[in-house]
Amino acid sequence: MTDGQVLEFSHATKRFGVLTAVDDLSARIEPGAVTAFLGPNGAGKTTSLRMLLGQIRPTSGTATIGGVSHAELRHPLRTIGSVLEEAVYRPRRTAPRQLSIAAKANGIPLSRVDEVLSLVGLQNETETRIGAYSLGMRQRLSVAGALLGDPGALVLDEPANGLDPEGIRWMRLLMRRLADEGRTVLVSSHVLSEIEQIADNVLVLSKGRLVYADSIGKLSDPTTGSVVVDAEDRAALTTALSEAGLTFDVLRSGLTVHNTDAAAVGAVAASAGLALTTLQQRGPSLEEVFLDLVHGRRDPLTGSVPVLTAPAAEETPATDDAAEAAAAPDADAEGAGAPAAEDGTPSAGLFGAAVAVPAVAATGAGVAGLFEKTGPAAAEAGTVAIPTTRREAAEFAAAQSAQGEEEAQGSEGSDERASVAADDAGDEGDEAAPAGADAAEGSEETSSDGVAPSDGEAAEGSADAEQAPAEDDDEAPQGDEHGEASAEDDEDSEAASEADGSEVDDKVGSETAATDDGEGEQAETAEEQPTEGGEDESTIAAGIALTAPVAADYTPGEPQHDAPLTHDADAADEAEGSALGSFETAALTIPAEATSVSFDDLITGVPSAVQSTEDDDAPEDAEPAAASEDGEAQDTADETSADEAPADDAGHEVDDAPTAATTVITTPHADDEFATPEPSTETTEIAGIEIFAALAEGRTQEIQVILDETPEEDDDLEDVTQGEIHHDEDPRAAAVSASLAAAARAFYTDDAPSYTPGPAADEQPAAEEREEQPAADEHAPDEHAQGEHADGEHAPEEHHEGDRNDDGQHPEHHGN
Ligand SMILES: Nc1ncnc2c1ncn2[C@@H]1O[C@H](COP(=O)(O)OP(=O)(O)OP(=O)(O)O)[C@@H](O)[C@H]1O
Repeated sequence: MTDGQVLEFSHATKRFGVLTAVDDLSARIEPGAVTAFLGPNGAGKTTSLRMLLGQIRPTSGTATIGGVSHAELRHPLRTIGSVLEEAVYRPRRTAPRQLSIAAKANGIPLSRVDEVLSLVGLQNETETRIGAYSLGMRQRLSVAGALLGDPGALVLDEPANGLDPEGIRWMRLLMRRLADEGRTVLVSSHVLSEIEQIADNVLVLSKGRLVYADSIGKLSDPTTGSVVVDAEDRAALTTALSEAGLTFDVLRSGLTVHNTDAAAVGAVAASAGLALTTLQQRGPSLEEVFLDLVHGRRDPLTGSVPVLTAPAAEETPATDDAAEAAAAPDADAEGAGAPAAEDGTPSAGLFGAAVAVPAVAATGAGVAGLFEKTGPAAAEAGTVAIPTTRREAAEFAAAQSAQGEEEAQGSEGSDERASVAADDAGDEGDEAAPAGADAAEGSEETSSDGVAPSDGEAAEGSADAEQAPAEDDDEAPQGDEHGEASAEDDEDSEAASEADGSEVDDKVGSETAATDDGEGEQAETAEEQPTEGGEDESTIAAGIALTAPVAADYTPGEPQHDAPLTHDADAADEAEGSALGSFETAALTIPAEATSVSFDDLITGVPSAVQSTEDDDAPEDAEPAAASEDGEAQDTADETSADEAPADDAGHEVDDAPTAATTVITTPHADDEFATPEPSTETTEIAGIEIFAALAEGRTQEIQVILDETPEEDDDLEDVTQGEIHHDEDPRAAAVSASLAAAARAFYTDDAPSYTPGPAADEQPAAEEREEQPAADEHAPDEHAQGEHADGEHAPEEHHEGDRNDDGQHPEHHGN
């Protein structure tokens, strides 16, 4: 195990366009403890973790691991492991193979694979393909990937997701154990009851700002809680409590006295001569505290319910959202809600023995400035009103908040947020293009981070990051920047270079090194196209879902992990491996009237008249719909989720799809007097260019283009350990794809095609037959003679009929 690392945010700010997702976050997370990262949806937790893990760069400030940025780590996976969002896996792989690839890519001994599988309880699932794993099993696998390098720090984003109660308990114990071993454990979660049980320290984010950072014990300081008290003479007790100025609720089980402690209540009872039957101190639940914090009802420094000012609330709606709407000059940036106070000081953010609250506003304005109405100013104004009960305080604060929201309507809220999203999406695209230009400006960050010079993020490193343009080419080019990232299809070679450290050195190395070996160029590409390629590849190589690509239509507020990562990753593979990847996942139903469908439509997009019958997101690994005789395979494909291959009853993937390319046309038989009004279900298997001929003649009612790969060869660990990585793509499918495309091109273009569906030269139609064809090939008679299949395949007769362009001429044929 590497030493536990201090994780530190220092004034880390991240903006996505006009949205400030994380605002001046300063916190230090110590080893040997479990630190919980809490906050409501959209608070900025994941964004913070992504900054820490080098997936996105802070707009300003830093996020470091052991004092260095993630990009500077020589052995990232051996220093910090992470589970962020839902992992992306190739469903056909087994866990050992997945982990072995990651291990090889990171110079980690393969023996570690079995260790971590046992650690996460998957030692008996080594034969099961990941596609058949449950969500909880995949989550365990992600943890295994995070632990693969035996890192000194772990970052877990919602690790309890998908786990059953036993799994949650297991996760809790695991985190405890890892912290007790001296590792740094940072875990974000919504499951407050879980956090309450395992966390030593807590960070609470609200609207991008830190509102609490301290030990969990302090958070639930019993003196900020309540006391349950009862006496035989309850009436006398209530009188005594009221006279003492204490507030309480009367419950069936006794009285709950608020904002005090048992000693004070006991003293009141004693002075009234009452014998108590119950006296019990109750601290606030974490949930109560959490809600108070994120709604600004609790002073994050003292932990106490804040003093609120009723009149001032009307005059200066400076709490919560209202305050943000009223006070934020760049309201756009705070559209999602950042507090108004801007003292520029860092928030309290140090834990444990190293606690040192830096320069928090002495007025008690609080970590995030959420308590402007507390403190001396408010008191001097004589407007302080102490809520008599916690509930009152909460209700009052809620009323303030509601009032503020009313006032803020029109200038803030969901509509604006939506427009922010739209702007942001636009920014993402706009910003990507000038990446190189930005890089050319240079910056200190470029050198300090050791990032490839072509990185468009360089401009962000300028001292005055506040003024930096909204940068959203923020996705760090993982694939190129980080040594662990390697393209799936080049796993071995990448792993080899990783193992000898050369890649790592390049990563950390100078700009020159990166440029010389071409890394720089790749990094630039990745920067400009953050949704593609390298990042996902690195994700897969590391066995961890590192990031979700930012789609062009990304809408802030929508969980980013909803992005079809599997699809994107696989699509990237497709793009690499086949120019016609789109065919391989498409099953199209083309209505009869869609005779004008063009080749381009078919290749590059689905025309409006064409309805997709299959999930467009279906990845390469999902079995394409198979129009088998009984039609069952189509159903299977429909039922199969985008990232899951068909599975048998035992949950194992089934390789029962057709093994050859199949093209099926259903013809309506409109001229048949016996034809029923319903289209015939009779199918005819045709191939190649015939499908396009049928389209042109309007006799096609339904076309399914189905290409499939043969069942993958065994894809197991043995192959990996022997250094043999099977190519996931069946060359036959690719070849058929290419043939189809060539045939289509031949049909739809006047230019000479490159595909020759005709028979071999010695089996060509007689010369006289060719000559009978009007004006056919008048300028390329010889080419017929050359036009032969490599395999000597006969061209079907139908081909000659259909293989005409609009002028009634045969397109030219070229031999391959
Ligand atoms: N790549 C991005 N582009 C634009 N906006 C983003 C991006 N990533 C996150 N955001 C926005 O930043 C804000 C913080 O999001 P983040 O995912 O960090 O919150 P979170 O606290 O992790 O939320 P949750 O608990 O729901 O996961 C949200 O408003 C979100 O919409």
